Amino acid sequence: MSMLKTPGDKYRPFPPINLPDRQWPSRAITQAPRWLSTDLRDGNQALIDPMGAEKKSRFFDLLLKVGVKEIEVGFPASGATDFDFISGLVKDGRIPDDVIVQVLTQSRRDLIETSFASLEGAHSAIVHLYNAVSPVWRKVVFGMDKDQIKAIAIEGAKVLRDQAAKYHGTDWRFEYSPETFSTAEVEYSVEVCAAVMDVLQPTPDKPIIFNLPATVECATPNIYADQVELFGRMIPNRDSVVISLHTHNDRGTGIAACELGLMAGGDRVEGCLFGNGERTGNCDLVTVALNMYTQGVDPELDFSDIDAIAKTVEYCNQLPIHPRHPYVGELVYTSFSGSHQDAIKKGFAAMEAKNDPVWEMPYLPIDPADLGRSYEAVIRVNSQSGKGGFAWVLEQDQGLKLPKKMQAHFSTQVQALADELGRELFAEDIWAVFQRTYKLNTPQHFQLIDYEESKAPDGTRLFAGKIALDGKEQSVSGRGNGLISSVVGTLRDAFGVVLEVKDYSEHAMTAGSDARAAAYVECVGADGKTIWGVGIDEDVATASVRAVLSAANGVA
Ligand SMILES: CC(=O)SCCNC(=O)CCNC(=O)[C@H](O)C(C)(C)COP(=O)(O)OP(=O)(O)OC[C@H]1O[C@@H](n2cnc3c(N)ncnc32)[C@H](O)[C@@H]1OP(=O)(O)O
Ligand SMILES: CC(C)C(=O)C(=O)O
Ligand SMILES: [Mg+2]
Repeated sequence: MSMLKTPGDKYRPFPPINLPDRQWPSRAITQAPRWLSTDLRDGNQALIDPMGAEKKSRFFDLLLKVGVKEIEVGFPASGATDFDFISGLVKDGRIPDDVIVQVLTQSRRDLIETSFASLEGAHSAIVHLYNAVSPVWRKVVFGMDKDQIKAIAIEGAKVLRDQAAKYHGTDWRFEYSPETFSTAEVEYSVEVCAAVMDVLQPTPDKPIIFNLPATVECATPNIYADQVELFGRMIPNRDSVVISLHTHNDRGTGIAACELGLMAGGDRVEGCLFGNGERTGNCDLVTVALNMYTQGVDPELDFSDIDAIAKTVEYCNQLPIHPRHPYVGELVYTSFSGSHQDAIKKGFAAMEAKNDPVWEMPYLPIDPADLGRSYEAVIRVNSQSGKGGFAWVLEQDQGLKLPKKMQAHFSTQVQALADELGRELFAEDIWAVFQRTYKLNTPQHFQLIDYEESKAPDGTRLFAGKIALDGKEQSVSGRGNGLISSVVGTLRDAFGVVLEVKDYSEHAMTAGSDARAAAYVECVGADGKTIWGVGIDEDVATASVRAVLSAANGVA
């Protein structure tokens, strides 16, 4: 079967929510929510090979390091792997005092009892109960009406209450998810949650968590926000309720839905690092947190070594992270295209020049350094690149800051090589073509061996030195108004090379006592053509002599 010409015959649009006085569109996210990682449960249940104890353990330690304070550690009734891992965390005292673990269970007595047993001895824990409430699940999965579905939730809540009384040494907290909330009638979800609340009797000091899952994302994110705002308005005893958001990404808008849900009154966010999870994944906690960070809001999670975090997550999940994944992908701080490179290079120069830390950087919404990424990969060069690209690479790699006009000259060489090779040009490719273009490789046609500069009584400069011509050393000298013109005079008088210097610049390449300098000369030869020369030396005057010889080598 192929795509239908009339998809409306098969698929129905999700109806809008009637909430004309919705408030969320005018709100902003101004503080971090409570974060719950469900990597070890919702993420884990979606893996090809679920994590064993070693991987779960590594992931748990990673989450502690990131600063996650609520961690869903598994589904104890799923089997021994989860049960033993969870009870091991408790028995081995691995749960810090400021961290609370959570477990998930269906609303079935035996599964709930197993869940409590796994947590025996914990100082505190959240037991998370769920059952699906939406029309399709009621009809297709359970074959039950609304009252029967509500009864499943009530029965489960009663078992939670009784088990909590049995294991009285633990500070038990409860979470209830009307699973498939986003495709259910909000009024009905509220009715079921209110019935659960009647059993569990939450208080403002000991609130219940109502987690509102977009189990399968079926609508635009504004609809989820409407549903969350409506739920928050209708649920009784709002001050005894924590509204938790749990979005999936079937339409690719799981993060957007979560963010709009926060604006609509969500207090807490459930998700996975880098968005692992069923089908297209859970809400990506890293992206939501860093989106906040780029708005100046402290997310209270630490992603300062994001590559190390990604490495552990990839190892545990045995799934790669896409190179264009927000904030973490290998390529997300890299620009290949000329106009982006130009803007970024100017952006970095402007940041260096100004006296405040406010990030004003074209094309980079976040400073990669904040996440432990280097600036090295910010600009990479291929056939789509421009002057800013190779100039950046030469500056980062060799410490050379080419004058603008020289960049234009060198650009044709780089472009030709990129077109010829049909691949990215690495720093060593660019350096090799630079050395070749400006005759920096030895042996050179004209090669400086040694020189001395002195001042004549009439104020002119005298250059006296040894220059090898194709390997044969010659003593030469010449006069001029300055060192450069005396070298130009020497070349003319000794070798018949005619050069007129149009422009000159120099800069220090590295700081410190072993600093080197680079000098650039723009010359015109006897035929009227422009020739550029480059000199690099520990001594800036010698660098300028080398630059003139480099131009002469370009003529020869
Ligand atoms: C949206 C989510 O992510 S929900 C979480 C999903 N995660 C998992 O399922 C991972 C762990 N699960 C498991 O290991 C297994 O499913 C177990 C061990 C929990 C249960 O396994 P089984 O007893 O073999 O049954 P299974 O999961 O297929 O359950 C199906 C039965 O439970 C019922 N059921 C499903 N969900 C629930 C629920 N939340 N509450 C009560 N009953 C439920 C179904 O209607 C079905 O009943 P039926 O047999 O009368 O038709
Ligand atoms: C169990 C619930 C919270 C869930 O994972 C979902 O509905 O996506
Ligand atoms: Mg889920």
